Amino acid sequence: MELTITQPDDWHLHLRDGDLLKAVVPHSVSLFGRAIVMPNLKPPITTTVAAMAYQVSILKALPAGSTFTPLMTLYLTDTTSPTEIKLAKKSGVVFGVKLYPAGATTNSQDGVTDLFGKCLPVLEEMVEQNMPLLVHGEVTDPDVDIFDREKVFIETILRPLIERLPQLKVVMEHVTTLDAVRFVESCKEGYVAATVTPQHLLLNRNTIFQGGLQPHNYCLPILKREIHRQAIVSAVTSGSKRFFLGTDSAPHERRRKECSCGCAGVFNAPVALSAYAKVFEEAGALDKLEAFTSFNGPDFYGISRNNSKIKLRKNPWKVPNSYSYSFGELVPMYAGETLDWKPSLD
Ligand SMILES: NC(=O)N[C@@H](CC(=O)O)C(=O)O
Ligand SMILES: [Zn+2]
Ligand SMILES: [Zn+2]
Repeated sequence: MELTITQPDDWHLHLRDGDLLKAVVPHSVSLFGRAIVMPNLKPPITTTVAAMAYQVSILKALPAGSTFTPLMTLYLTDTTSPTEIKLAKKSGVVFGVKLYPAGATTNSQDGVTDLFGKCLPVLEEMVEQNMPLLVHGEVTDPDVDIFDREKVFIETILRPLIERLPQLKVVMEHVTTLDAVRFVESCKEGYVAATVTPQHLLLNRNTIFQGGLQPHNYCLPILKREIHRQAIVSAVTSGSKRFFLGTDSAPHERRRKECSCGCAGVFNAPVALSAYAKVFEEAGALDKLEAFTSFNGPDFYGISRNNSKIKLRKNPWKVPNSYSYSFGELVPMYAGETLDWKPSLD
């Protein structure tokens, strides 16, 4: 069996920097046309100038002949200014501003401590400039159970934010719950949308503990119960325009995952398209795959869809156990397992 689809984009990607950037870039740029590149480096990308420099380093790391376009983002802090948003828009390089509640996830220490108290003027300028807010939607209160942090974020932050600024474009990144699906579906189409990762579509929280602790299945937001996984599968395979592909591929060197205080993040770039095809096939919805991978994202961001095509063939392939690079190894999602769908450019 063979499918031809418009070239997809990845609307949530961690490319890192330095040697790790060089190691991971080929896995995304071989098949995706563009990607929204997350700004949670050390130090974070908080200015347009830094975003432009980061874009140059990504472009330098591309394989010869690659036409991949990195779409850059700014990391919102308590002190981001409205002027910075104007600069970001004018640059033509920055496509979103990322909200990390301080302490919510990897490299979020410099994130926002009080969105309504500190960031309203910036958010108002984002409405003015038609600049989307990309949200890691979890509260950080240690008293809130880790499995409830997305749901509580929706009720305490996101719903009030959208009531206050209904013209703000918001992408709820990496949604994981039935609550998030319902919330996104209840909002005005074209203003609130969501990205969905392969791991949240294919794995539930049992897989973090199956046969012993599985650090490579640890990501944030944490995997949820099966009912939540089923809800997001239904949402993406329904054909709704509000959901689109965002892998959240988040590489960490093997020793940083397999240790006593391991990092959160799943490195899924090498398997992402195979994994999404599996989801849609299992739901009997392969006819809806292309809109999710290639139409809904650019339509929401207001940029043109890609012109070229890629192919997905039923051609089982074995995922490598790991990928080596200068500083160590990266263990991909589905390491050592066989996937049915193999994507290629022709
Ligand atoms: N998803 C993750 O578990 N980790 C991401 C950060 C993020 O997207 O929250 C990372 O940068 O490692
Ligand atoms: Zn996140
Ligand atoms: Zn992420």
